[in-house]
Amino acid sequence: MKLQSTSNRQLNTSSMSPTLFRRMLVVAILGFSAIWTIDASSGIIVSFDAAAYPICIGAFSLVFILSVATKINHQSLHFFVYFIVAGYLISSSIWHHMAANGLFSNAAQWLGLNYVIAYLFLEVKKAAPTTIIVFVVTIIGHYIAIIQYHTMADTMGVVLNIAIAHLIYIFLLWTVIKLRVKTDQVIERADTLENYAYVDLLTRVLNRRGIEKVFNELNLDSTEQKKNYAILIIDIDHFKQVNDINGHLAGDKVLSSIAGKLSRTVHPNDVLGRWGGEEFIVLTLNRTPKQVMTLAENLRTAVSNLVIDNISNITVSIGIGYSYEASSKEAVFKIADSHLYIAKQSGRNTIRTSNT
Ligand SMILES: Nc1nc2c(ncn2[C@@H]2O[C@H](COP(=O)(O)OP(=O)(O)OP(=O)(O)O)[C@@H](O)[C@H]2O)c(=O)[nH]1
Repeated sequence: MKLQSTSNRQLNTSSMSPTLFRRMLVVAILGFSAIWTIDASSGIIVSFDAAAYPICIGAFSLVFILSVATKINHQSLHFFVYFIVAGYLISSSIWHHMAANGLFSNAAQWLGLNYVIAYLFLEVKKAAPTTIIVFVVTIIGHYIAIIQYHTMADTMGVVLNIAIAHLIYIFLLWTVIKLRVKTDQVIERADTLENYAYVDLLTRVLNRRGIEKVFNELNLDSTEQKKNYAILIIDIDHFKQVNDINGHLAGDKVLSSIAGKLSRTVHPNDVLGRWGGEEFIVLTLNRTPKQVMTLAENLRTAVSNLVIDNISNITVSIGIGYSYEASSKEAVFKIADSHLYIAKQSGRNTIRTSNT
């Protein structure tokens, strides 16, 4: 089990979850349907929108179904939706700027959405070049549409107005995204440093603080929902001798090798940590006493088979406490500790519980 961490927070990617993406699709479908209904019922709908609205609604619905029913990559779906929205907004604005369809319409005011949606739906790395392409297409498209029926001065007036507004949009959004990426990096670094504080540097398993943190997070003493767990205290036998005979550095190597062996033997959901010195802890959840004994036996055997730089006969003693034996994790821990003491007294390289 790992400490809760945000280190897998992805930088430079759109952070939109599939659920949020689908919600936004529903908003888009409802929004387009509402505008379509209003335009159609009030009789102001133009031929362009009469064709475009159902196409967009159909495309959003298709993406929604694909998002729910298939394992298709969401980034591709984001791109597709963006293509629909940007394509609609640009072509609608260009169409409205053609002389026959009414000059200087308000369709251009929606074009800013193209940049906002790009940064919302796409990875930052893809959003930046996409907004540049969209900007160029917007400017050239409007220029070509307007220059056909109007003077160069009029055309430039409209086109430059759009260009300046859009450049401001792009600049502001880019600044916001840069700040967000910077904040993500700072949080990521803080997470990494915090996790270091919970990991034992020699053995790479949780240290005492880490074990306590995970124990607290698991809320083992919850009265609402009684937890079923066992605590195993694992203590290396005669470790002082290992140090005395082979040196402290060899002792360190034995410690880290044992930790490696233990972590490969426990279940991924078990909590393993170094309580201190030559003592390790395993917390295992939702196992029967028989399964706990099997785990303890596997741990004991795995260590006894280790040979580290010609050092053999490495053994551990294990004491076990069960959650059903006491009402708090501290009391369960004490029971495990007393069983460890008995295991040591019984000659070491053995396991003790209330039943053994
Ligand atoms: N190399 C090394 N030794 C350590 C470390 N932490 C604790 N020790 C040693 O672990 C040894 C523990 O010795 P004791 O508490 O007497 O226990 P033991 O010799 O294992 O004997 P039993 O537990 O009774 O079987 C001491 O010699 C400590 O110096 C460490 O990080 N590295």
